[in-house]
Amino acid sequence: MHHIEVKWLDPRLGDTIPRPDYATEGSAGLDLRACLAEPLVLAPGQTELIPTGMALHLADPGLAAVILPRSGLGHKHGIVLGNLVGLIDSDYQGQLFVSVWNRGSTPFTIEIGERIAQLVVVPVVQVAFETVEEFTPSHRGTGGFGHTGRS
Ligand SMILES: O=c1ccn([C@H]2C[C@H](O)[C@@H](COP(=O)(O)OP(=O)(O)OP(=O)(O)O)O2)c(=O)[nH]1
Repeated sequence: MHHIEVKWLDPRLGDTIPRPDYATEGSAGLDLRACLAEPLVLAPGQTELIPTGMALHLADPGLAAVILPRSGLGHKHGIVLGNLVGLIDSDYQGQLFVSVWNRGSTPFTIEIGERIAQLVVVPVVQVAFETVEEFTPSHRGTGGFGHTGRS
């Protein structure tokens, strides 16, 4: 288990709004909560940046976090992310925000403290480019986009 520095910027987190936590032992993501002053009605097509009330510092360049939609909200209500996926850099120390997009056809109300997205911490490998004229041959070579047959 990695230990990561976190700041609870909104005093309601841990009081009236639960702090993000893994729902089960096997959960990959922590549900992020909408730290809104009042419920927000998202019209069809509307995108809004929602504060999560928390900041974290991953610190290790071998880590990043991704913000992903919640399956149920996306599938049933059309509530997904305006940036499709949010990427949190290991040196980012500001508040986490979730860009929420109503891609559905009906208004959707985001309640105070509602779980709007999930945060997954992932390993990252940083690379150094080594310029070459020719690659070491590989089995695939330059074939892509269906090159191996219809999928
Ligand atoms: O959904 C998101 C995506 C990003 N961030 C924060 C953390 C991330 O480290 C920072 C910058 O994100 P990104 O590099 O994707 O944004 P950018 O548009 O490229 O801006 P910048 O020039 O600040 O890098 O914004 C969020 O809070 N939520």
